[in-house]
Amino acid sequence: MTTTEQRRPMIEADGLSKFYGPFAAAREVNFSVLQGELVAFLGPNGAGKSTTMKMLTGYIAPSEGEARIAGHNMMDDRIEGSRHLGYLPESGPLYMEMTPSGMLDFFAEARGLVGAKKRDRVEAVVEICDLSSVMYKPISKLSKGFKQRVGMSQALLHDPDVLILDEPTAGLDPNQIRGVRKTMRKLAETKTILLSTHILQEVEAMANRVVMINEGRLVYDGDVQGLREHGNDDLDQAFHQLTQFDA
Ligand SMILES: Nc1ncnc2c1ncn2[C@@H]1O[C@H](COP(=O)(O)OP(=O)(O)OP(=O)(O)O)[C@@H](O)[C@H]1O
Repeated sequence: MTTTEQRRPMIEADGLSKFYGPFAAAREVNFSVLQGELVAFLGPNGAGKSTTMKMLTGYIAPSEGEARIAGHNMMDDRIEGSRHLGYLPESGPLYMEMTPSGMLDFFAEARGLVGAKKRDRVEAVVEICDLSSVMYKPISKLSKGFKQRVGMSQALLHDPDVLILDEPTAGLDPNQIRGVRKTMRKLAETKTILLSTHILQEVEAMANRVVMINEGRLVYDGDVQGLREHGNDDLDQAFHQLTQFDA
C-alpha cells in the first residue's frame, strides 16, 4: 500500500463555482480525493452536491475554477478524463423501455467495446451488480434497488478507476441499501470513490473521510471522528452545527 504522500489526486475540485444568474449553487469549492480513497460528499438537500459532481464529471461547465479527473481538466481534456471515470447521476441515465441486457449492449458499443472485450466487461458488471436475474426484463418494471444497480453497471462498464456516485442509496429500502453498500466496499478495494449523501449513517458505514458542503460552500473536510467532534461526539449535532447558518 502506498502512503498518503505518494498517492496522486484522482478527483480535484479547484475553486469550483457555479452561478445561475445571481444565485451561487457552488462557491469556490476546493478539495481533492486521493487514489484509493472512499470519500463521502455530505450536505443537506440543495447544498450543491449534484452541481459540484456535475462539474467534476464535465457534465456542466464551471462558472469559475477547474475540475480534474486523474489530472485531466474536464473542460479541455474531457475524453481522456472520462476514460478514468464512471459516473452515476442522481437519476439515470436509464432507458426505461430497454432491458439491462440491451442497455449494457448499447453503452458498451458507445464506449467502443467490441467482441470478446465487450462480452467480458458485460459479464463482469452483471456479476458485480448481481443483475443476472433481471437481464431481460424492461428496466421500467424493475424495483428501485435493481434500477440503481443497472445504473451502477453502466458506470462500471469501461472499468474506470474513479467513481463519482450521486446518492447511490437514495430511496432504497434497508435490504437494498445493504446490497449497494456491499458492492461499494468491494469496489473501494481497487477504485477511488466520491459518493454523495445527505444521510449521516451512510458516512459512518462507508467512508473514513468526509467533505461537507452547505449552501454551495465547503464547510468541512476531514475524517469522521473530526466531524463528530464538531458536535460533542455526536454526528447529528455536528451536521446541525455546520449547516444551520445562512452563508
Ligand atoms: N439548472 C439550475 N438552475 C437554477 N438553479 C439550480 C439549477 N441546478 C441546481 N440549482 C439550484 O442549486 C442548488 C443546489 O442544487 P443541487 O442539486 O446541486 O443540490 P444537492 O446538494 O445535490 O441537493 P439534493 O440532495 O436535494 O439533490 C439548489 O438550490 C438548486 O435549486
